[in-house]
Amino acid sequence: MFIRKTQNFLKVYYKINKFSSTPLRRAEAVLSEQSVEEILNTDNEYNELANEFLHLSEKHRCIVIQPYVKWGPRKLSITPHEQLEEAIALIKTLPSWKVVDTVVVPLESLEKKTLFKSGSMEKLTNMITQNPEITAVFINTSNLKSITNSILQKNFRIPILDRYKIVMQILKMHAKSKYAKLQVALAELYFVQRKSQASNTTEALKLVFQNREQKIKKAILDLRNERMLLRNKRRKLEYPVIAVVGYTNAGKTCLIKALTGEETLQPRNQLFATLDVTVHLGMLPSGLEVLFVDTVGFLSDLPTKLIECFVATLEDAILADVILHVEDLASSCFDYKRDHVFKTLSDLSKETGCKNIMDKVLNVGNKCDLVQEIKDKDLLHISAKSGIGIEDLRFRLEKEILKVTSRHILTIKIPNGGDEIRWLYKNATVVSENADENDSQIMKTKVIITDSNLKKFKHNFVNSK
Ligand SMILES: Nc1nc2c(ncn2[C@@H]2O[C@H](COP(=O)(O)OP(=O)(O)OP(=O)(O)O)[C@@H](O)[C@H]2O)c(=O)[nH]1
Ligand SMILES: [Mg+2]
Repeated sequence: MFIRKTQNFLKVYYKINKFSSTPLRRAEAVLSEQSVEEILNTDNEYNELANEFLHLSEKHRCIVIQPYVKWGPRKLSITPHEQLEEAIALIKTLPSWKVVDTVVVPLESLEKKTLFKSGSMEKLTNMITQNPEITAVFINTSNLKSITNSILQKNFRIPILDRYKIVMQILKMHAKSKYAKLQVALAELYFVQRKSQASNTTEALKLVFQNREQKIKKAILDLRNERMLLRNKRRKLEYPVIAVVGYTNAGKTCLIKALTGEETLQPRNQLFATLDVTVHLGMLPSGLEVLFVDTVGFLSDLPTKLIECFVATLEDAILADVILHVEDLASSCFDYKRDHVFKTLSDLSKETGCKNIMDKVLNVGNKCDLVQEIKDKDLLHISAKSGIGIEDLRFRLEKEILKVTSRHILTIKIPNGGDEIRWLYKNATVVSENADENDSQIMKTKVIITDSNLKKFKHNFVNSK
């Protein structure tokens, strides 16, 4: 039985590789790695400007300032210290960047031109200018206004960075595929465009922006068509699909590795480690093969333009049969991250018109090896790293998949070596075959079969007799 399962697995694996390599090879013919590099790197004027606004080629020792609005609608359900923790994690994701100091500053609103009140500004200026260790200021807010940026830079006399700039750096560093590189380049272009509008863009520069946007969008569209092709082929294979989603660093990649045993997957203690949607073949307890889709992690408080670029990568998740939402039990802002993921999913649901997204979600609490108490008794606690709860999860997933894809697990009695078994191997998952105790010519065959194929089987072999 084990050998049969392995053979089956290899057969499926071969099929998937065959399907995934065909469109990719074609995509390369349409848009090679080299042409993407050309699109991204030939505009010298643009690249210089991007460097000036984003400080991309530098490495910094930062002071992290966490602005904190005490009252009013901007008040968040996450504490400023928890936000600060996330900001530090963002900086640590950049190689050779360091956090040398941190400070939480209460504000009345984020709208004030100078951001800080004069008292706070004076204290911060002293703190920063008197410490030669500090080479940049990271203000952990989504997107600073240009005027605020100039005022702060004049006071602190070193580069000012916000969440947009830092996330942009991380995305650029982690983008490996052509698709991810182009999406990141588009997000960067919108940022540079907006910043230069504030300092009066020349007509010539407007043309540079326009050309670049057109080139990138065209290339994205080409690659998107190829991905669509791949997705349709996958659907034709009728594999159930499980999309793994969650806040960045929750352990999505690690969990897929635990569920599939795929060695090439590399979980990393970094934010936005995964920037490409990748597909991995796995097997559920009864031998049912499924595809796991690894997705880009979510992060709160990002400007819409940056989010838009990555929504496209979540299309696979929306179409999946089950959405496995991985939550980090050890995170101090568990509820905040959960709310953010739910909100993003339900927004996606509205935008795409896929009404039943939330019904497909199965929540799972990861990193239970790091916590003492049970957070939510209805939540399955697992540890992708140590393997706790992984078997239970595989059973839960199988139950869900069988339900939503109208599949059945059945044991049928069929003649030994007849047309029936050949048909079943082609159209269902054969889990096991055992000779009947009373008649060695009859095989008791355990299969996983879809509703529609069961009807076809009955039509071909039962009703026709
Ligand atoms: N202690 C512990 N660490 C874990 C567990 N699961 C994942 N990790 C660690 O958490 C970090 C993030 O894991 P990933 O699998 O890369 O997380 P991700 O959700 O894919 O992250 P992004 O791709 O950045 O969105 C890695 O350092 C993992 O080793 C777990 O169950 N226990
Ligand atoms: Mg990942």
